[in-house]
Amino acid sequence: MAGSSSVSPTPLLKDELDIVIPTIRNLDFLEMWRPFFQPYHLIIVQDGDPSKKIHVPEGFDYELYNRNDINKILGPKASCISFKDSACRCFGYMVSKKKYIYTIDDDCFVAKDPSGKDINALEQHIKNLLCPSTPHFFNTLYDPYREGADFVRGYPFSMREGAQTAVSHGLWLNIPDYDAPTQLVKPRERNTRYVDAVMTIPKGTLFPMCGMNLAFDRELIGPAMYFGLMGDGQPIGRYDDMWAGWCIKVICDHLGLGVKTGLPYIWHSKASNPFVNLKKEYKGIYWQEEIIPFFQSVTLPKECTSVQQCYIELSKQVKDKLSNLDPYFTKLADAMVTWIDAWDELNPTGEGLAKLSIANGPAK
Ligand SMILES: O=c1ccn([C@@H]2O[C@H](COP(=O)(O)OP(=O)(O)O[C@H]3O[C@@H](CO)[C@H](O)[C@H]3O)[C@@H](O)[C@H]2O)c(=O)[nH]1
Ligand SMILES: [Mn+2]
Repeated sequence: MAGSSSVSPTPLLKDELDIVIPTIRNLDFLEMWRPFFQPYHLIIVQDGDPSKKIHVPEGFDYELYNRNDINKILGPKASCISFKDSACRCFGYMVSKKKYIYTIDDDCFVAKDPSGKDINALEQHIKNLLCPSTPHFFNTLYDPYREGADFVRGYPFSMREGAQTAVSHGLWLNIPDYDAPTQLVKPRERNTRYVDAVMTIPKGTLFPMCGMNLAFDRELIGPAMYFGLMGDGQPIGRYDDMWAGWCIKVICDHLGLGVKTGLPYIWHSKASNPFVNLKKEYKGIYWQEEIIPFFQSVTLPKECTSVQQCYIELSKQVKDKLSNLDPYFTKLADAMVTWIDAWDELNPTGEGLAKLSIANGPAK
Protein backbone atom coordinates (compact mmCIF):
# COMPACT_ATOMS: atom_id res chain seq x y z
CA MET A 1 0.00 0.00 0.00
CA ALA A 2 1.49 3.39 -0.93
CA GLY A 3 2.68 5.36 2.09
CA SER A 4 -0.01 7.68 3.30
CA SER A 5 0.71 11.21 2.15
CA SER A 6 1.16 13.69 4.96
CA VAL A 7 -1.54 15.96 3.53
CA SER A 8 -2.81 18.06 6.41
CA PRO A 9 -6.62 17.88 6.75
CA THR A 10 -8.55 20.86 5.35
CA PRO A 11 -9.08 23.28 8.23
CA LEU A 12 -12.63 23.22 9.55
CA LEU A 13 -14.97 25.77 7.89
CA LYS A 14 -12.04 27.18 5.92
CA ASP A 15 -14.30 28.95 3.41
CA GLU A 16 -17.22 29.59 5.77
CA LEU A 17 -15.54 31.64 8.48
CA ASP A 18 -13.98 35.11 8.64
CA ILE A 19 -11.65 36.29 11.40
CA VAL A 20 -12.43 39.90 12.42
CA ILE A 21 -9.67 41.89 14.13
CA PRO A 22 -10.10 45.47 15.42
CA THR A 23 -6.80 47.26 15.69
CA ILE A 24 -5.45 50.63 16.69
CA ARG A 25 -1.95 49.18 17.18
CA ASN A 26 -0.33 46.54 14.97
CA LEU A 27 -0.84 42.97 13.81
CA ASP A 28 2.43 41.38 14.92
CA PHE A 29 0.43 38.95 17.07
CA LEU A 30 -0.64 37.17 13.87
CA GLU A 31 2.80 35.54 13.59
CA MET A 32 2.01 33.38 16.62
CA TRP A 33 -1.42 32.48 15.24
CA ARG A 34 -0.15 31.76 11.72
CA PRO A 35 -0.44 27.93 11.97
CA PHE A 36 -4.10 28.26 12.97
CA PHE A 37 -5.23 31.43 11.15
CA GLN A 38 -3.36 31.40 7.83
CA PRO A 39 -5.95 29.29 5.96
CA TYR A 40 -8.73 31.73 6.87
CA HIS A 41 -9.75 35.09 5.48
CA LEU A 42 -9.14 38.05 7.80
CA ILE A 43 -11.25 41.19 8.04
CA ILE A 44 -9.18 43.90 9.71
CA VAL A 45 -10.99 46.95 11.04
CA GLN A 46 -8.42 49.69 11.50
CA ASP A 47 -9.50 52.16 14.16
CA GLY A 48 -8.07 55.61 14.81
CA ASP A 49 -6.11 57.61 12.23
CA PRO A 50 -6.97 56.25 8.75
CA SER A 51 -3.76 57.72 7.31
CA LYS A 52 -1.69 55.37 9.50
CA LYS A 53 -0.41 52.35 7.54
CA ILE A 54 -1.12 49.04 9.25
CA HIS A 55 1.32 46.29 8.21
CA VAL A 56 -0.30 42.90 7.68
CA PRO A 57 2.25 40.06 7.93
CA GLU A 58 2.94 38.28 4.59
CA GLY A 59 0.89 35.27 3.61
CA PHE A 60 -2.48 36.21 5.08
CA ASP A 61 -5.55 36.64 2.92
CA TYR A 62 -7.31 39.76 4.18
CA GLU A 63 -9.42 42.82 3.59
CA LEU A 64 -8.70 45.94 5.62
CA TYR A 65 -11.13 48.79 6.35
CA ASN A 66 -10.20 52.11 7.93
CA ARG A 67 -12.55 54.94 8.90
CA ASN A 68 -12.53 56.44 5.41
CA ASP A 69 -13.62 53.07 3.98
CA ILE A 70 -16.40 52.75 6.56
CA ASN A 71 -17.67 56.24 5.75
CA LYS A 72 -17.50 55.54 2.03
CA ILE A 73 -19.35 52.21 2.27
CA LEU A 74 -22.03 53.24 4.75
CA GLY A 75 -22.43 56.94 4.00
CA PRO A 76 -24.54 58.61 6.71
CA LYS A 77 -25.20 55.19 8.30
CA ALA A 78 -21.50 55.11 9.30
CA SER A 79 -22.64 57.16 12.32
CA CYS A 80 -23.62 53.89 14.01
CA ILE A 81 -20.03 52.53 13.87
CA SER A 82 -17.96 53.65 16.88
CA PHE A 83 -14.63 55.44 16.51
CA LYS A 84 -11.70 55.03 18.93
CA ASP A 85 -13.20 51.99 20.63
CA SER A 86 -12.93 48.25 19.96
CA ALA A 87 -16.66 48.45 19.16
CA CYS A 88 -15.61 49.32 15.59
CA ARG A 89 -15.07 45.61 15.05
CA CYS A 90 -18.77 45.05 14.37
CA PHE A 91 -18.30 46.69 10.97
CA GLY A 92 -16.34 43.55 10.10
CA TYR A 93 -19.31 41.38 11.01
CA MET A 94 -21.49 43.45 8.67
CA VAL A 95 -19.25 43.31 5.60
CA SER A 96 -18.42 39.64 5.96
CA LYS A 97 -20.20 37.24 3.61
CA LYS A 98 -19.46 34.13 5.61
CA LYS A 99 -21.65 32.06 7.89
CA TYR A 100 -19.29 32.21 10.88
CA ILE A 101 -17.24 34.92 12.55
CA TYR A 102 -14.34 34.68 14.97
CA THR A 103 -13.18 37.94 16.53
CA ILE A 104 -9.97 38.36 18.52
CA ASP A 105 -8.01 41.29 19.93
CA ASP A 106 -4.51 42.10 18.71
CA ASP A 107 -3.05 41.57 22.20
CA CYS A 108 -4.31 38.01 22.48
CA PHE A 109 -1.86 35.18 21.85
CA VAL A 110 -1.84 31.38 21.67
CA ALA A 111 -2.21 29.93 25.18
CA LYS A 112 -1.03 26.51 26.32
CA ASP A 113 -3.25 23.89 27.91
CA PRO A 114 -2.12 22.16 31.17
CA SER A 115 -0.22 19.58 29.11
CA GLY A 116 1.80 22.39 27.53
CA LYS A 117 0.17 22.00 24.11
CA ASP A 118 -0.65 25.10 22.05
CA ILE A 119 -4.40 25.74 22.08
CA ASN A 120 -6.00 26.14 18.65
CA ALA A 121 -8.71 28.50 19.92
CA LEU A 122 -10.34 28.75 16.50
CA GLU A 123 -10.75 24.99 16.22
CA GLN A 124 -12.38 24.80 19.66
CA HIS A 125 -14.79 27.64 18.86
CA ILE A 126 -15.79 25.86 15.64
CA LYS A 127 -16.45 22.66 17.60
CA ASN A 128 -18.54 24.66 20.09
CA LEU A 129 -20.58 26.24 17.28
CA LEU A 130 -21.09 23.01 15.33
CA CYS A 131 -22.53 21.07 18.22
CA PRO A 132 -25.81 21.81 20.01
CA SER A 133 -26.37 23.80 23.21
CA THR A 134 -28.55 22.95 26.22
CA PRO A 135 -30.16 26.27 27.27
CA HIS A 136 -33.43 24.71 28.41
CA PHE A 137 -32.17 22.16 30.95
CA PHE A 138 -28.75 22.29 32.65
CA ASN A 139 -26.51 19.26 32.21
CA THR A 140 -24.40 18.79 35.35
CA LEU A 141 -21.63 17.15 33.35
CA TYR A 142 -21.49 20.38 31.33
CA ASP A 143 -21.21 19.87 27.56
CA PRO A 144 -22.92 16.49 26.97
CA TYR A 145 -21.78 16.32 23.35
CA ARG A 146 -18.11 16.41 24.26
CA GLU A 147 -15.89 13.32 23.96
CA GLY A 148 -16.14 11.40 27.23
CA ALA A 149 -19.26 13.20 28.51
CA ASP A 150 -23.01 12.66 28.08
CA PHE A 151 -26.38 13.58 29.49
CA VAL A 152 -26.77 12.56 33.11
CA ARG A 153 -29.57 10.57 34.66
CA GLY A 154 -32.77 12.61 34.89
CA TYR A 155 -32.05 14.62 31.78
CA PRO A 156 -35.27 14.50 29.73
CA PHE A 157 -34.73 12.44 26.57
CA SER A 158 -37.13 14.75 24.75
CA MET A 159 -34.59 17.55 25.28
CA ARG A 160 -31.39 15.74 24.35
CA GLU A 161 -31.35 17.01 20.77
CA GLY A 162 -30.46 20.39 22.25
CA ALA A 163 -30.62 23.79 20.51
CA GLN A 164 -28.58 25.34 17.71
CA THR A 165 -25.51 27.13 19.05
CA ALA A 166 -25.34 30.80 18.06
CA VAL A 167 -22.40 32.04 20.17
CA SER A 168 -19.17 30.57 21.56
CA HIS A 169 -17.57 32.76 24.25
CA GLY A 170 -13.95 31.96 25.00
CA LEU A 171 -11.87 32.94 28.02
CA TRP A 172 -8.42 34.31 28.79
CA LEU A 173 -5.33 33.28 30.74
CA ASN A 174 -2.94 35.86 32.22
CA ILE A 175 -4.67 39.29 32.08
CA PRO A 176 -8.35 38.71 32.97
CA ASP A 177 -11.06 40.91 31.52
CA TYR A 178 -11.56 42.96 34.70
CA ASP A 179 -13.31 46.31 34.98
CA ALA A 180 -11.17 49.31 35.96
CA PRO A 181 -12.00 49.35 39.72
CA THR A 182 -11.06 45.66 40.01
CA GLN A 183 -7.94 46.25 37.93
CA LEU A 184 -6.98 49.14 40.24
CA VAL A 185 -7.31 47.14 43.45
CA LYS A 186 -5.77 43.98 41.96
CA PRO A 187 -3.08 45.24 39.56
CA ARG A 188 -1.01 42.07 39.78
CA GLU A 189 -3.86 39.55 39.64
CA ARG A 190 -3.42 37.08 36.80
CA ASN A 191 -5.76 34.33 35.72
CA THR A 192 -3.85 31.05 35.95
CA ARG A 193 -6.92 28.83 36.29
CA TYR A 194 -7.50 26.63 33.27
CA VAL A 195 -11.02 25.21 33.69
CA ASP A 196 -11.52 22.35 31.25
CA ALA A 197 -15.22 22.96 30.54
CA VAL A 198 -17.65 24.32 27.96
CA MET A 199 -21.13 25.04 29.21
CA THR A 200 -24.35 26.52 27.89
CA ILE A 201 -25.55 29.67 29.61
CA PRO A 202 -29.09 28.77 30.70
CA LYS A 203 -32.08 30.46 29.11
CA GLY A 204 -33.14 33.52 31.12
CA THR A 205 -29.64 34.20 32.38
CA LEU A 206 -27.54 37.15 31.21
CA PHE A 207 -23.74 37.12 31.13
CA PRO A 208 -20.84 39.58 30.64
CA MET A 209 -19.80 38.87 27.04
CA CYS A 210 -16.18 39.79 26.34
CA GLY A 211 -15.30 40.49 22.72
CA MET A 212 -11.65 39.54 22.79
CA ASN A 213 -12.06 35.80 22.09
CA LEU A 214 -15.55 35.35 20.61
CA ALA A 215 -17.13 33.36 17.81
CA PHE A 216 -20.67 33.28 16.49
CA ASP A 217 -22.95 32.01 13.76
CA ARG A 218 -23.52 35.15 11.68
CA GLU A 219 -26.59 33.70 9.95
CA LEU A 220 -28.25 32.85 13.28
CA ILE A 221 -27.46 35.96 15.32
CA GLY A 222 -25.25 38.34 13.27
CA PRO A 223 -27.72 41.27 13.01
CA ALA A 224 -27.89 41.45 16.82
CA MET A 225 -24.10 41.59 17.26
CA TYR A 226 -24.02 45.39 17.17
CA PHE A 227 -21.36 46.70 19.56
CA GLY A 228 -23.15 49.99 20.18
CA LEU A 229 -22.08 53.64 20.26
CA MET A 230 -18.85 53.84 22.25
CA GLY A 231 -15.58 55.77 22.32
CA ASP A 232 -15.08 59.10 20.57
CA GLY A 233 -17.96 61.52 21.16
CA GLN A 234 -19.81 59.09 23.41
CA PRO A 235 -20.25 59.21 27.21
CA ILE A 236 -19.15 55.59 27.59
CA GLY A 237 -16.58 53.06 26.38
CA ARG A 238 -15.59 49.46 27.06
CA TYR A 239 -19.22 48.40 27.27
CA ASP A 240 -19.41 47.53 23.56
CA ASP A 241 -19.23 43.78 24.00
CA MET A 242 -21.31 43.88 27.19
CA TRP A 243 -24.17 45.68 25.41
CA ALA A 244 -24.02 43.26 22.50
CA GLY A 245 -23.94 40.33 24.90
CA TRP A 246 -27.10 41.42 26.69
CA CYS A 247 -28.92 42.03 23.40
CA ILE A 248 -27.90 38.73 21.78
CA LYS A 249 -28.73 36.75 24.92
CA VAL A 250 -32.36 37.97 25.19
CA ILE A 251 -32.78 37.38 21.46
CA CYS A 252 -31.18 33.92 21.57
CA ASP A 253 -33.47 33.05 24.48
CA HIS A 254 -36.49 34.25 22.47
CA LEU A 255 -35.47 32.35 19.32
CA GLY A 256 -34.42 29.19 21.20
CA LEU A 257 -30.72 29.49 20.34
CA GLY A 258 -27.79 28.57 22.58
CA VAL A 259 -24.85 30.56 23.95
CA LYS A 260 -21.80 28.71 25.26
CA THR A 261 -18.91 29.85 27.43
CA GLY A 262 -15.65 28.28 28.57
CA LEU A 263 -12.97 26.74 26.37
CA PRO A 264 -11.04 27.91 24.41
CA TYR A 265 -8.55 30.03 26.30
CA ILE A 266 -6.26 32.60 24.73
CA TRP A 267 -3.33 34.32 26.43
CA HIS A 268 -4.27 37.99 27.01
CA SER A 269 -1.00 39.88 27.18
CA LYS A 270 -1.70 43.59 27.64
CA ALA A 271 -3.39 45.20 30.60
CA SER A 272 -4.87 48.45 29.35
CA ASN A 273 -4.46 51.48 31.59
CA PRO A 274 -6.94 51.22 34.49
CA PHE A 275 -7.23 55.01 34.86
CA VAL A 276 -8.04 55.45 31.18
CA ASN A 277 -10.42 52.52 31.47
CA LEU A 278 -12.13 54.02 34.51
CA LYS A 279 -12.80 57.24 32.60
CA LYS A 280 -14.31 55.23 29.73
CA GLU A 281 -16.44 52.85 31.73
CA TYR A 282 -17.49 54.63 34.93
CA LYS A 283 -20.96 55.61 33.67
CA GLY A 284 -21.50 52.01 32.60
CA ILE A 285 -20.68 50.80 36.09
CA TYR A 286 -23.69 52.57 37.60
CA TRP A 287 -25.95 52.53 34.53
CA GLN A 288 -25.72 48.75 34.41
CA GLU A 289 -27.55 48.53 37.75
CA GLU A 290 -30.59 49.78 35.76
CA ILE A 291 -29.70 48.18 32.42
CA ILE A 292 -29.55 44.63 33.76
CA PRO A 293 -33.08 44.70 35.31
CA PHE A 294 -34.25 46.14 31.96
CA PHE A 295 -32.82 43.22 29.99
CA GLN A 296 -34.10 40.76 32.59
CA SER A 297 -37.60 42.15 32.06
CA VAL A 298 -37.47 42.23 28.24
CA THR A 299 -40.10 40.11 26.53
CA LEU A 300 -40.28 39.96 22.75
CA PRO A 301 -43.61 39.37 20.94
CA LYS A 302 -44.02 35.96 19.30
CA GLU A 303 -44.49 37.83 15.99
CA CYS A 304 -40.77 38.66 16.19
CA THR A 305 -39.41 35.63 14.36
CA SER A 306 -36.27 37.09 12.73
CA VAL A 307 -33.22 38.58 14.45
CA GLN A 308 -33.86 41.90 12.72
CA GLN A 309 -37.47 42.03 13.96
CA CYS A 310 -36.33 41.16 17.50
CA TYR A 311 -33.59 43.80 17.36
CA ILE A 312 -35.88 46.58 16.14
CA GLU A 313 -38.40 45.70 18.87
CA LEU A 314 -35.56 45.73 21.42
CA SER A 315 -34.45 49.17 20.21
CA LYS A 316 -37.98 50.48 20.80
CA GLN A 317 -37.93 49.14 24.37
CA VAL A 318 -34.45 50.64 24.95
CA LYS A 319 -35.77 54.04 23.83
CA ASP A 320 -38.95 53.73 25.95
CA LYS A 321 -37.42 52.36 29.12
CA LEU A 322 -33.80 53.51 29.30
CA SER A 323 -33.92 57.08 27.95
CA ASN A 324 -34.96 58.30 31.40
CA LEU A 325 -31.62 56.97 32.66
CA ASP A 326 -29.72 59.13 30.16
CA PRO A 327 -30.49 60.74 26.77
CA TYR A 328 -27.63 58.59 25.43
CA PHE A 329 -30.04 55.65 25.23
CA THR A 330 -32.26 57.52 22.78
CA LYS A 331 -29.21 57.95 20.54
CA LEU A 332 -28.24 54.31 21.07
CA ALA A 333 -31.74 53.08 20.24
CA ASP A 334 -31.69 55.09 16.99
CA ALA A 335 -28.21 53.75 16.21
CA MET A 336 -29.53 50.20 16.69
CA VAL A 337 -32.07 50.87 13.92
CA THR A 338 -29.41 52.44 11.68
CA TRP A 339 -27.25 49.35 12.24
CA ILE A 340 -30.06 47.04 11.08
CA ASP A 341 -30.76 49.25 8.04
CA ALA A 342 -27.05 49.17 7.15
CA TRP A 343 -26.85 45.41 7.79
CA ASP A 344 -29.84 44.74 5.51
CA GLU A 345 -28.45 47.05 2.84
CA LEU A 346 -25.13 45.17 2.78
CA ASN A 347 -26.74 41.76 3.29
CA PRO A 348 -29.96 41.75 1.28
CA THR A 349 -32.06 38.66 1.99
CA GLY A 350 -34.74 37.17 -0.30
CA GLU A 351 -37.09 40.12 0.03
CA GLY A 352 -34.27 42.65 -0.15
CA LEU A 353 -32.72 40.90 -3.15
CA ALA A 354 -36.06 41.00 -4.98
CA LYS A 355 -36.30 44.77 -4.33
CA LEU A 356 -32.70 45.18 -5.55
CA SER A 357 -33.34 43.31 -8.80
CA ILE A 358 -36.49 45.41 -9.45
CA ALA A 359 -34.47 48.58 -8.74
CA ASN A 360 -31.64 47.46 -11.03
CA GLY A 361 -34.01 46.29 -13.80
CA PRO A 362 -33.82 42.96 -15.67
CA ALA A 363 -30.43 41.25 -15.88
CA LYS A 364 -28.60 42.56 -19.05
O1 LIG B 1 -9.71 52.76 20.62
C1 LIG B 1 -9.46 51.56 20.44
C2 LIG B 1 -8.90 50.72 21.46
C3 LIG B 1 -8.63 49.41 21.17
N1 LIG B 1 -8.88 48.91 19.95
C4 LIG B 1 -8.59 47.50 19.65
O2 LIG B 1 -9.53 46.73 20.38
C5 LIG B 1 -8.90 45.59 20.97
C6 LIG B 1 -9.01 45.68 22.47
O3 LIG B 1 -8.16 46.72 22.90
P1 LIG B 1 -7.35 46.56 24.30
O4 LIG B 1 -6.64 45.27 24.28
O5 LIG B 1 -6.56 47.78 24.51
O6 LIG B 1 -8.57 46.53 25.31
P2 LIG B 1 -8.73 45.68 26.66
O7 LIG B 1 -8.91 46.66 27.75
O8 LIG B 1 -7.72 44.62 26.79
O9 LIG B 1 -10.09 44.90 26.38
C7 LIG B 1 -11.24 45.67 26.17
O10 LIG B 1 -11.52 45.62 24.79
C8 LIG B 1 -12.72 44.89 24.60
C9 LIG B 1 -12.48 43.43 24.42
O11 LIG B 1 -12.17 43.21 23.11
C10 LIG B 1 -13.48 45.12 25.83
O12 LIG B 1 -14.04 46.39 25.73
C11 LIG B 1 -12.42 45.08 26.87
O13 LIG B 1 -12.19 43.72 27.17
C12 LIG B 1 -7.47 45.58 20.43
O14 LIG B 1 -7.44 44.77 19.28
C13 LIG B 1 -7.20 47.04 20.10
O15 LIG B 1 -6.25 47.21 19.06
C14 LIG B 1 -9.44 49.67 18.94
O16 LIG B 1 -9.68 49.18 17.81
N2 LIG B 1 -9.71 50.99 19.21
MN1 LIG C 1 -6.44 43.68 25.61
